[in-house]
Formats: sequence, C-alpha cells, structure tokens
Amino acid sequence: MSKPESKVRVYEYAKSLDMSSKEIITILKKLEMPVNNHMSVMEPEAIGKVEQFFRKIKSNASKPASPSSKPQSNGDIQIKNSQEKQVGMNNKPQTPNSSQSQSQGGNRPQGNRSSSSVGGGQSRPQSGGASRPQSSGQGARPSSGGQGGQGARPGSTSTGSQNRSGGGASSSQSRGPSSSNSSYGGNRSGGQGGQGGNRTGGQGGQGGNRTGGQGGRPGGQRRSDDSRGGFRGGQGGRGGKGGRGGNNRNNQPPREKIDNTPKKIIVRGTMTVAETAKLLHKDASEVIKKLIMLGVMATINQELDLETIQLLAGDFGVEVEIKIPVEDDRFETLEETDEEADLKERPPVVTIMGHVDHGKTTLLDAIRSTNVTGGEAGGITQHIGAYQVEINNKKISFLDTPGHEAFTAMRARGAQVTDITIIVVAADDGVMPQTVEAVNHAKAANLPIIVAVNKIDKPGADPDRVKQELTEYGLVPEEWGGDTIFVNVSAKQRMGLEGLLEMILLVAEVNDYRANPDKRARGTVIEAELDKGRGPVARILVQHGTLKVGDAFVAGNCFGRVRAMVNDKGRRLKEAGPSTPVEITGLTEVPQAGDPFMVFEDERKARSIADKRSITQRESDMGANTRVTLDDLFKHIKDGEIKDLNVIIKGDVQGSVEALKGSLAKIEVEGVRVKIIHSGAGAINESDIILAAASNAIVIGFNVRPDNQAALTAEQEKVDIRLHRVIYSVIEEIEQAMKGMLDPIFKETVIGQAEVRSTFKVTKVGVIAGSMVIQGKIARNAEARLIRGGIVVYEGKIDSLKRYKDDAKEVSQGYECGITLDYNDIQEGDIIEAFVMEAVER
Ligand SMILES: Nc1nc2c(ncn2[C@@H]2O[C@H](COP(=O)(O)OP(=O)(O)OP(=O)(O)O)[C@@H](O)[C@H]2O)c(=O)[nH]1
Repeated sequence: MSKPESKVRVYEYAKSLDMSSKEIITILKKLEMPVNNHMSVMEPEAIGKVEQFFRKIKSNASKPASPSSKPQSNGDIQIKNSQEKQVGMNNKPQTPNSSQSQSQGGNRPQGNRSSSSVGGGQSRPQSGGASRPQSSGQGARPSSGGQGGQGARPGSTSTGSQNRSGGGASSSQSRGPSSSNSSYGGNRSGGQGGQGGNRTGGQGGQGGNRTGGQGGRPGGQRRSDDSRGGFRGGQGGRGGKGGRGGNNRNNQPPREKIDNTPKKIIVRGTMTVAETAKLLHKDASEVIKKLIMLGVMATINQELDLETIQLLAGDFGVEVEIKIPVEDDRFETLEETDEEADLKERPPVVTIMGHVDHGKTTLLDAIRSTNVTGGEAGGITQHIGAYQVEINNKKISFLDTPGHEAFTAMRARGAQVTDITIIVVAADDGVMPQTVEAVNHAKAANLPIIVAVNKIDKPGADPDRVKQELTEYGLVPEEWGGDTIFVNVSAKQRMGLEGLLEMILLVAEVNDYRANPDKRARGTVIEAELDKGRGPVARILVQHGTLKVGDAFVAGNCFGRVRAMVNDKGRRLKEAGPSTPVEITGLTEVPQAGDPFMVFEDERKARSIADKRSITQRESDMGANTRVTLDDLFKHIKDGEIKDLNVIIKGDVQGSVEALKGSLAKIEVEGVRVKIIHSGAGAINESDIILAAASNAIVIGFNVRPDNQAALTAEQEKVDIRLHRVIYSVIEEIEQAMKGMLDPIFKETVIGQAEVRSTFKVTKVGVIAGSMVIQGKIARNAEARLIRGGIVVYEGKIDSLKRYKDDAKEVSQGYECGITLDYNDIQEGDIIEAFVMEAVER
C-alpha cells in the first residue's frame, strides 16, 4: 500500500497543507523538481524535498508557530497517507518513503500505543531510538512536544533534527537506520520520536517514531491521541482528528472532518480573532481567511467589533446572540434594589457650607479633633476628603471640602454624596450673599438643612437676627413654627458641637439612612490626585456594599484594583462599608472628583468598562449639549421632559431682581412654570453657573454680566445665559421660548474688553478713557458697554477710538487706546466691553 499512498497529487498535497496548488508548484519549481500542474503526481522524493524545505524555513524562523501553521495541516492527509505507508513500512529500511514516512514517522507516533503495538516491533530503529526518548532531551522536553507539533509537518522534521541532536546519542545508538532515514526530516522525527515519544516507542519501534512526531509531547499520556493522529497530532490540536490516523492505516478516507461548529454562540462584547475562532470551534487561520473574504484584514490578536463577529458567524452558519450588559458601562445609573432585610443602618454623610469666613473650616476642624473615638486615638489624622466621627456610638461622615461650589460641582457630575447640609452663619455677620447661595444649592439638591449659627462667643453675636434673616429664605426655626433645626455653636471655643452632632444624628434617624453592606461596593470619588510615590490616589466615599482590598473597580473612566486602603486616621483597612471614606491606591489613572465608583468581578472587565466609558464620554463631549437652553426649551416641554423651567436670576440691585422674580412667576404657559432656584444681586459668578449646570437651569442676567470665570464655565458646561436690560424683554423672551415661538434673533458676540486705566476730561469731547485692551480687540464700529464691578452702567455706541492722537479702526489686546463713549461717568478700573450683533439662525 505504501506505494499508492505515496503518490500524491499536487492539489492533494497542497490541500493537506492548507495551501494552494500554486504555492506547492512554486516550491517544487524552486526545488527544481519536475512538476506540470496541480494534477502532477508528487513522488516521495518531491514530498521529501518539500518537507525539507519547510523544515528549513521553520528552523530559520524564530517562532515555530507561524510557518508551521499551514504545514502542519498538511500533515493531515498526506501524512496520513504516509503514515499508513509507514505502518506498512514500519521498517525503517524503507527509507525511500521516508520522506513521508518520516513525516509519518512523526505521525506514527501515535502509533505508540496502538499502532506501535502493531508495527512496533518491526521498526526497530525507532523503537530503538524511541526507547531512550525521554532521555533524548529534546524530544524529551515536553515542550518539544510543541515542536513535535511542528514536527508534524515539515516542522516535524525540524524537530526531528533537533531531536536527533538531542537524542543524538541515543539515536546514534539506536541505530543508524533511523538516522539514515533521517535524511528526511521525518526520519529523524522518528528518531526523536524515539526520544520524545520514546516511551511509547519503547514498545513498538514505530510507535516510537510516531510518537516522535508528537513525541514531543511528553505525552506519554496523550499517546492515545497521538497514536492516531501522528501528524496532525503533531500539528497540535488536530491531534484529535489524528485519531483517524489510526484508521488511516486501514486506509480509511483520509479526513472526514467532524463538524463541531456550534449552532449558536453568545457574544458579550468585542473579541479578538483568536477568541472568536475558539468560540466558533474554528482554527484562527480559517477565521482570518473568512475575514479576508469579508474584506477585513485581521491578525489573530485583532479585536473584532460586534458587527464583524456577527457577519463572520453568519458566514459560518452560526447564530449569534448578543448579551451585553449595557447597564454596566453606565453603572452610575444602575438602580439596585435591595431586599429590605439586607439594608443596614449607615452613617449620614454631611457637607458644611456657608459664606466666606463664617467658620466652615474651623467648624470642620473642631468637630474632627474633639471627636476622635477612643479606639482610634493616636492615629494620625490625614486629609482624605472626608472623615468620620463617632458620638453616642454612632458614626457621622463629614465631607471635608467645604463650600457649595464644590458640592454642586459634584452634583453637576451626577454625584449625590451628601445626606445632610449644615449651613454655617456667623452670628456677628448674619446672612450674606453666599449664605443664600448655599441655602439655594442645598435646596436644589433637596437636602435637609441644619443651620449652625457660629461665633456665638463674639461680642456682637446675634443668633436671633440670623434666624430672622433666614426665614426670608424659607428656613424657619422650629420654635417659630418651622421645621429647620438651628444650633448655636462656637467653632473656635468648641461650644455647642455635641448638640450639633446630636441634631445630625436626629435628622439621620428621621431619614433612616440605610444601605446593603453585603454586596460589591459602589461609591463616589471625592478627590483624586497623582502622588509621586504612590501613583494615582483616589479618596472614595463608599456608599453601597463593602469595598475590599484586591477588588477590581472602575472610577469614572479609570480602572484599577485596590492595592491599599486607609481611612482618615491613617489606618490601613482591609474593607470599608457604606458611608466610609477611604483613600485607595491601585488605579491606573487619576479620576475626577464626583466620578462614580464601582467594583467589578475582575480587572479585565473593569478595564473594558472604563474603556467603553471613555469612548462614550468622548462622544458625548462632541455631541450636542444636554442642558436646557431657551432655544430648545419648547422641544423639551413638548417631549414632556420639563415641567419646571429652572431659572437663576442675577440683577444689578435687589429691587430689580425682585421685580423680575414677580414678573416671571406670572408667566403662564400650559403645563410649565418658571421655578426660580436662586437669585441675587451682583455679577453672574461661577457658583451660579455650576448650580445652573447641576439643576439644568438657565441664567438670566439683568443689567449684570458674567465674570470671566463664569463665562468660561458657562461655555464649558453649556449653560444658557440670557442678558437683558429691560424687564419686559426678559419676560417676553422666556414666554416666547416656552411657547416655542422665539423669533430668529441677533446674537451678541463680545469681541474684546479694555480696562480703564485713567480718565481725562476734555472740553467739548467729554471724558476720554485711557484704556488697555486686555482681551480680544476693541473696534471703532462696535457697540460697547461700560461695566463696573460686574454691573452694566452704560450701553451704547463707541464714540471714538484713538491710538495716541490718531483715530483707529481697531485696537488689539496688549495695546493702549483712548475711548470715548456717549457717557461721561467713566472711572478707573471700569471695563469697556466691545460687542457686535450677529444674526444667527435658530
Ligand atoms: N470668635 C470666633 N471666631 C471664629 C469662630 N469660628 C471661626 N472663627 C474665625 O473666623 C475666621 C474664619 O474662619 P474659617 O473657618 O477660616 O472660615 P471659612 O468659612 O472656612 O472661610 P473660607 O474658607 O475662607 O470660606 C478665622 O479667623 C476663625 O478663627 C468662632 O466660633 N468664634
């Protein structure tokens, strides 16, 4: 049988190697072997040479894997044939076939057991070789097994070659024959087989060989497979099929492929080509080919998107079910419902706000230092953005960053970390603008408010006046029939602090703050920074579940694994439950304050979610704004998204603010009402913008302008600011917007600002403002407004613009100029803002 089998046609041989006939013909021609076309018969010699050629390539390649890939496959058919022959031939003598035989030799390996038994005895050579096999080192190395794989195909040979060397000795002893065979890689392989598979070999000479091929694989065990599939086996993986190998001998049809393609696969996200192939039960090379046919050039490690995976699977006739946990990458919106029984009481989280210098920091420090719990005394307190105190065996967590801007900025990012707010008001100073802002920020967040009337130790302290003033803002003390808790304290003298803490506990009790500690942790980043020594550090408030060292997590668009965790006393923790502030290391990047934090099952998952989040964020950054603007107000109203139009009003004087509030309250448009969430006199500041952003509000400026920072933040946060000088026009604009009837309008574009450095009175001309252009440019034909302390004191045309004595068309930033307006009350320090009106499409 050997003979017939040894005759293989080019196309068969090519097919067995997963190659094209053309490629084989090219190789044969290169090797100067006679060949006409794909039907040409390949004599053993030709096959041997081709295999040798592959072997050579292989041994030159640093990585055995790649080249082999194809070749190996060859093994399949051909080899089988060869094997079969081999079997028949077992005897080494047959060198001729050897080429194949060798290959087969490799194949045979499998023979070990089964076959071996058969031929075993006969093939001494190998057997011989075989025996030592292991010893042979190379073959021996299990790894060689891998090689064995290669061995299978051409590779096998190569292996073989090594083997030999390795087994050299042995082989040599084993006998020349094999060596002679060795001329073909195969032989050697046999030889090696000896070594590798040897053991097997031990039994049957040939067995040995075959083994050889795979032999590599220590496989004594695998033998079973091996036994069959020689080559394929060798080639790895396919070993399975190899099984047939065994049969081969019986001349069964060379390869009948068992189609184990799944009917359906479940896809949970993007996958690499290798992963997809595995899922489809296909060789990566097969998948890559298919992809090429689909017009996708991909490498084995390339990530395939869902669409491509679907296409690909469809091409293999496999149904795809996509199961992507969508909510995972927007985990902050994930609403987890816990069983009532799993909820345990948790400490309240408190934020302190108030007007500048009213004592927020002093109060925070006082509370912290007077309430170090016994167990933790002596710990070095450190700033981690929040801290916990204990009173009456109950804990309270304080956020350490006082100020409503920080609070609202977090809220604007979607973070709801606070349960209770404390508004600090100095008893000697009373309610000030930022007190009102703080109250409105707390109210906008729907949080309970406790008023701490501070500095009661001061001589001019008048707590009742504070109470009185706050009633105007809806905070009425209990003793006056309201429901707001007022506590008199002196942060400096540490008076009244316990009372304050007790009140916090009371509010907490009433509101019954609870969380489930027995699940994966979720929380919010309070602060984060890059520490030179420790890398990115994040201060987290755990809000649900329990965070443990070693947990993989996502924070914003960053991910990591909790390497170390310390609390505010500098103590290392292994785990942290709800309402606990902790500082963690183990992040890959620095997240932002307000970023949501959540634990995931492993780092891989965390990474993929972080990646998805950053992509989504980039997309939304590029996309349209999500804030309400007057221009699209009507659409929101129609869509039922808006029932209250949140508005912040800033005016030049309290009187005009009140007038405007009254007029806006009267606007009636079906189903919608104007809700003023904050108002005050003075320029529009950053705090207003942040509040607007957090509350989806528009800002109305009445005779005031945004300060620079506010303008910048408004642009970033896409907050709609409407500036007016006539109450009527405000009302009309809002009303029209609510009805969806805003006319196309002219939009004002500020082109520059100049600061008045000195003024000169010139008869008949008026006051000349000697100014420095501090931003943009001032143009002669632009309109101008004069701003003093954020308030617009005049608006009109620019009368004249001069550089030295000459009229100028425009003057750019960094240059001085003289400006006259049709208005003479110009003062040093005033800002002249130049603007033009441009028609904009709605
Ligand atoms: N007499 C007296 N002085 C106090 C009290 N609390 C704070 N102060 C003083 O008031 C000043 C301002 O206190 P801070 O705690 O810095 O005020 P703050 O509200 O944190 O100020 P900003 O951080 O600037 O917003 C400091 O000089 C404190 O010593 C108090 O209860 N009594």
